[in-house]
Amino acid sequence: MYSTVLIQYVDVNTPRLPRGTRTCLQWKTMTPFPMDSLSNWLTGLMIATLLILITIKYLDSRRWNLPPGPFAWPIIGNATVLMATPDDNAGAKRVWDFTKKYSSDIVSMRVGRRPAVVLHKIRDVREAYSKEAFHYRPKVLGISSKGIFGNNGQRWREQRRFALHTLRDFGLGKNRMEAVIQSELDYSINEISRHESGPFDTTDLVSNATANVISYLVFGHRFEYTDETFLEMTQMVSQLFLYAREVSIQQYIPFSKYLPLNGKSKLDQALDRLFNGIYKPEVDQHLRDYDPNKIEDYISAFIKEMKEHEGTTEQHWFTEEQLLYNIGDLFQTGTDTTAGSIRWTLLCMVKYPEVQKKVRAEIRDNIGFERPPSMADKLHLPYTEATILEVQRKYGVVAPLLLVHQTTEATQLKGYNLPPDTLVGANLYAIHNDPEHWGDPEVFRPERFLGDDGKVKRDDHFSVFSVGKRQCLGESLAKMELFIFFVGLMQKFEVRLPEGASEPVMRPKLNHSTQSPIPYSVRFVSSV
Ligand code: HEM
Repeated sequence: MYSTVLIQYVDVNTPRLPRGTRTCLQWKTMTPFPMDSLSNWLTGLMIATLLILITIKYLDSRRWNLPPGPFAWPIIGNATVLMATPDDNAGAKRVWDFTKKYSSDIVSMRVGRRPAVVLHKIRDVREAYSKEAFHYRPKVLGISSKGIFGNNGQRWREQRRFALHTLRDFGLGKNRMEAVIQSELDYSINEISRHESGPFDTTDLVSNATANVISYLVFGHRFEYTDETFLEMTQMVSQLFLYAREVSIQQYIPFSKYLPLNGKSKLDQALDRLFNGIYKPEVDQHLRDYDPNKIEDYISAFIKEMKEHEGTTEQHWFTEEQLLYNIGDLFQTGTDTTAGSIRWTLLCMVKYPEVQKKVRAEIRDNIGFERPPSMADKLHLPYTEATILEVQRKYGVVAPLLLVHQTTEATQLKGYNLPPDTLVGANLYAIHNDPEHWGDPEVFRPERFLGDDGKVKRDDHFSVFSVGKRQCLGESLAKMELFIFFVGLMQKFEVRLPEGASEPVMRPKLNHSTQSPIPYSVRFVSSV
């Protein structure tokens, strides 16, 4: 039927075409050359475009004088390397390899079309992160730009300063947080005792303990580990980074928004539940109970600032919205990071029993097994502290490539000219495993942090909390948690492999938000 109509159409219409007009058929059969010329023309256009792009890229790279680096694919750049699942530091190791290939400590890459440089020497990181132009935090990991972590400029400075003061006021100098951590340690010891001698996976227990330390700091109270709101909150906080990774990919890689990724909607749902369902009711309760003479947690300290700034003309961000975002950031940055490090200390004691023996002997001889540990004991436990440092060096880099900064303007580093908006990352994995500095980085050896006098020796390459103005805001709190938990658990238990279990796997895995040990079970054997 169709062919008949077509034939009729041709039959009927062809003769009516104006004289000199050629049908498509005629074009094809009579003049093959113009089609070839079209394809020649297109080929030429493509070659010319390619040459123009190469020239622009060449001139651009000449203008900016970027460090050497691997070929970057159109559209995605080197995103597959930089955003590789950081299990076992895979991305960080691959980027580190480029420093050998290109004989340069600074490697240039691209995330989508954005230039990125990765630094591998602590001296370069210190130099860069001390400069104002490198303080900016790009939109990474879908983290909100309204809290502390993702914030910038005057607003970030104000909020960071306030958070640091509040942390200091609530006990980093006054034993208050110490008491909170000791009581969380007690809860954990009781829980572990219930599973004593049997295999026990501490993943959830330690996460709950660290989340409760932040709860106490922020809300002024702890939760029972079985509390449903608490369990929902800790689970959602952990999941945020996973959803946010997808959002990040969509942010940097053109067209990826058409991929079937649903991180954005999951992220929005989780944030909505956390902010409106959990954080806001806490803030509302604090507003109702507010007493300027009873400032006992982060929220009440913040409300005090809000009240003091009410009606002032000076620019400030002490608002309820800002408070909610800050609460979100404190939970997100302060829970899984510390929990992962505490779990590494336990796993290392199973893997290196001779170190555990020395640690427990030092604790027994200097502070005993009866009273809870305090920060003042640090002075008397140098080997124990050196062990914690070695655990952090070898295993405690929480996100080796992803905690990036961004240049705000054209700037220079080590003779290179970097364009504005360059992503800048410190390869903390490489810095903590550099044989040039550590000699035998693959060996677990706490003694590397001890001086000839037997005291703890500071090492300026140790930088798991990063350096400069963006350095971890919770460093002192995290160190306190790590020390009190490690010493407290070593006092009460010897940690062993469960009967018949194979050697522990010491490979880090992206577990929720940060790299931490693969969930494992150990045996806690009571020593008192
Ligand atoms: C062992 C535990 C922890 C490790 C290894 C760690 C590591 C880090 C690192 C590497 C950064 C990025 C710094 C940079 O961009 O240069 C960071 C930032 C941050 N950390 Fe931690 N952290 C830990 C625990 C904590 C705790 C307990 C808190 C909360 C009290 C916290 C709050 C923050 C905040 C708010 C930032 C953003 C700082 C800013 O951008 O101004 N961290 N942390």
